[in-house]
Amino acid sequence: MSALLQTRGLQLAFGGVVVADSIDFALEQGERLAVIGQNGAGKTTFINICTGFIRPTGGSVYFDGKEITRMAPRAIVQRGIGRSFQLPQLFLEHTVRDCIRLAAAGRTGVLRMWTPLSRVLPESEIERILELVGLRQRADDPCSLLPEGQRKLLDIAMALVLQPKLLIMDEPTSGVSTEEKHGLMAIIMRVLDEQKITSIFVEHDVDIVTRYATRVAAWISGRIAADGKPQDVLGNPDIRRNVIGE
Ligand SMILES: Nc1ncnc2c1ncn2[C@@H]1O[C@H](COP(=O)(O)OP(=O)(O)OP(=O)(O)O)[C@@H](O)[C@H]1O
Repeated sequence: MSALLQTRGLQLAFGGVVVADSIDFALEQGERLAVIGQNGAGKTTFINICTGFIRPTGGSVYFDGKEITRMAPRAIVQRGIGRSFQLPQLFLEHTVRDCIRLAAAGRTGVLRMWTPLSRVLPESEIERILELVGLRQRADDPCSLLPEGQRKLLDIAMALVLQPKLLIMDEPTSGVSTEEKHGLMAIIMRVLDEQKITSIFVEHDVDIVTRYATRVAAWISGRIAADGKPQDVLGNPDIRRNVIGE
């Protein structure tokens, strides 16, 4: 079977600091990959390259059998890669419902000055997406009122509007209390299982990685230093010392 997402020889440096160092990587359909690494290791840069936010100086990215290396973020979203952000990208002055509409408008490019926002996505579809992530009761609240965990869920719901095959989440539990993290991840993983969406998530919390990942890739200085089963990568003494910081 060919990989869902594949990179070959990705290369990028910022001001002489190498942040992607010949990254060869492949993700199969159905995997739940946790990406771990110290601050500045290049995890978000890797996501940004795969989603078209940054162009690498060398190498290629393939998704679902097609090269996407130099495509714009919107074109990549339309091919089936959704993403959520470390800081949720919400329209804070709008309601939860309108955020879903605005996400659909932005990702499809259908919104024109003369298109009412209410026509962008059928109401039933908005309700379905909000129900999936447990935010239906908050549909008409301004999203500025949501606590951080629900903001993370809304950001993910916004990524679901185009029914992605792959969802890449940058630190879905950051800013959320330790007690709430597992509840949040349980909701996210249930949705991804139900919708049959393959996932990559960047995560610093080893408990969360152990509980929810089927595979772990550890980044050090723009390289994948270890990649495999969670127990193997998390049990590797080099990774425990240099990535987990023990
Ligand atoms: N647009 C940019 N211009 C210059 N340097 C950048 C840019 N984006 C990231 N960097 C630098 O590249 C390095 C890798 O950043 P990146 O955000 O990919 O790390 P990370 O592993 O995601 O870290 P964190 O866990 O802190 O989010 C860091 O030193 C960062 O300061």
